[in-house]
Amino acid sequence: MELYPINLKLAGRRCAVVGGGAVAARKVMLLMAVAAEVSVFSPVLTPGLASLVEARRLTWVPRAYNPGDLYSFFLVFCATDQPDANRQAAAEARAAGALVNCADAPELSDFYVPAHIVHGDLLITVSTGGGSPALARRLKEDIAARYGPEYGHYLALIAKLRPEIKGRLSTAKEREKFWRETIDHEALNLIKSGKFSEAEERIRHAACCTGPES
Ligand SMILES: C[C@@]1(CC(=O)O)C2=NC(=C\c3[nH]c(c(CCC(=O)O)c3CC(=O)O)Cc3[nH]c(c(CC(=O)O)c3CCC(=O)O)/C=C3\N/C(=C\2)[C@@H](CCC(=O)O)[C@]3(C)CC(=O)O)/[C@H]1CCC(=O)O
Ligand SMILES: NC(=O)c1ccc[n+]([C@@H]2O[C@H](COP(=O)([O-])OP(=O)(O)OC[C@H]3O[C@@H](n4cnc5c(N)ncnc54)[C@H](O)[C@@H]3O)[C@@H](O)[C@H]2O)c1
Repeated sequence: MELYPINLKLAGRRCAVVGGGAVAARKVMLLMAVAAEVSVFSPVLTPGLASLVEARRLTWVPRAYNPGDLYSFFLVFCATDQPDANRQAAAEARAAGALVNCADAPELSDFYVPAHIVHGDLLITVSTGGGSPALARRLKEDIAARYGPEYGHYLALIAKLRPEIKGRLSTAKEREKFWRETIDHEALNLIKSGKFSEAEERIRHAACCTGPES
């Protein structure tokens, strides 16, 4: 195993993307989705990136990367179509203490972006360790067909009820047993049919019937 599985909180963190093409745009969109503070260094941008700049949601440095640009970022993507520029930017960013992703050189990257499915706070990711991004995408599509948006709603409900259940069941052992038994298909089926309050009641009711003796 080479990769440590970790999900980063990047809200308000300064992140840089070097390059403004299709790959850079994919990385930028994801950074924006998690409210990172993003700067892009590139002489040219995709139309999608250009409209984000116009909407003032993105800082654009409209030129090729220059040494010295990357001294103050938490995370840096090097995603130009120029291998030498990517390498130089990756080396500088790493020396400055940033976590680095180099789009054309996995061996120069500190982390990879996994294929992912998002439903609310539910995040399902697939990594192939850089071995086959196409396989990661295919597996993601298969998983997405199995785990739809209802799981996001289900998660939101469980997360809402967790503090209440914690108050009712006093030991961690009881709570662990309760959740292992309660996360079942019946509540999920209720959610699938839009019966959110019935699903909530089902979980609350189960908590009433659980106790130290059960
Ligand atoms: C998952 C996803 C996330 C994202 O980027 O959003 C992602 N690549 C995706 C798609 C994709 N990328 C490529 C293809 C063409 C088919 C193929 O090559 O397989 C397809 C498939 C497609 O587009 O259909 C080409 C490619 N990718 C990399 C290189 C450089 C190299 O390998 O040297 C080359 C050029 C290779 C060449 O020159 O031929 C490198 C990386 N790509 C990664 C992530 C990281 C490893 C993740 C992992 O495997 O764990 C890593 C290491 C770095 C990184 O970018 O973080 C996203 C899924 C989108 C989705 O889910 O819909
Ligand atoms: N990691 C991945 O998921 C993945 C997927 C496909 C391709 N790739 C690799 O990613 C790289 C970029 O692919 P793309 O399709 O986005 O390319 P692209 O040609 O669409 O975009 C390249 C961008 O880099 C900018 N650029 C060029 N030189 C620059 C410099 N010195 N400083 C700053 N910006 C500069 C250009 O203006 C352009 O905006 C390629 O090397 C490709 O092999 C990676």
